[in-house]
Amino acid sequence: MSLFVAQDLVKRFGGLVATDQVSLSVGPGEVHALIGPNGAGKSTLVNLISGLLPADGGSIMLDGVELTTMSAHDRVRHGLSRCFQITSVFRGDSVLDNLLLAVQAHSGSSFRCLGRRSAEGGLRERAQELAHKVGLEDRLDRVAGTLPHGVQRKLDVALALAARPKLLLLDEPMAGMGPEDSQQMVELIARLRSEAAILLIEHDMDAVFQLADRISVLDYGKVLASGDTTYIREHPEVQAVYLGVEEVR
Ligand SMILES: Nc1ncnc2c1ncn2[C@@H]1O[C@H](COP(=O)(O)OP(=O)(O)OP(=O)(O)O)[C@@H](O)[C@H]1O
Repeated sequence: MSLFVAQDLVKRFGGLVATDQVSLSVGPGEVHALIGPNGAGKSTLVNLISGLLPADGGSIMLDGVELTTMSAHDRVRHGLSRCFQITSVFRGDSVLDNLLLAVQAHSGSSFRCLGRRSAEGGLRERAQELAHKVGLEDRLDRVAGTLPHGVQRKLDVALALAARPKLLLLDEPMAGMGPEDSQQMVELIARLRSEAAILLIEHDMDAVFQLADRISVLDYGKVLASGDTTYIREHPEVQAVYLGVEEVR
């Protein structure tokens, strides 16, 4: 059974069909990667899924709930979190304060029945737990904006986890990273799969082929192919699309 199902999604910009009847599913604990050359429609699709753009057709379901016409904010409440290519970290605040803000924003009524002290303790404990998940427990007091780019991306992931997502949308998490940071991010994402299903949009093919259970290839707004890594690697049309663009290894 799929946790997440997007069915026949359509998005038009004037005469251009940027998303053309795209269907896509993600199972529990699965990493589904979305790849495609520049302009294939990946960002548009992610914006449709996260609710930043309204769809012109199709439907989006998460864990039996229809999200298609919900606001981006309500989609987060229903279990869909997104990490942005452009980091959502408050650069002037400490790592801990960033995490506390995110935890508080998503805590709902969880801490409301507790006294002020216990509530603060609960929020702090959850913030520390999130820092631990992404390996930032030793940097809680650091000002976020002074941390290296790769570390800020980890904080970005922790902020998305604060919402306790069922599906985590990772939009180019390796963008701008060197090989060492990329490898650390691959290891982090591999650990996160026990926590949430993941839809991964990424240009780094090494990372995609290490992490993905399934890959869908977009081209001109359509799904050109969808299957496991071996199927995609050997798919002649996928090879043709990537020939001279990037090597599918
Ligand atoms: N707001 C918009 N208005 C008009 N056309 C748009 C808009 N956003 C995207 N497009 C067009 O839709 C198509 C898909 O763009 P999109 O950014 O989704 O592709 P992409 O696969 O994410 O590309 P990249 O890998 O370069 O980010 C492109 O032809 C793009 O020019």
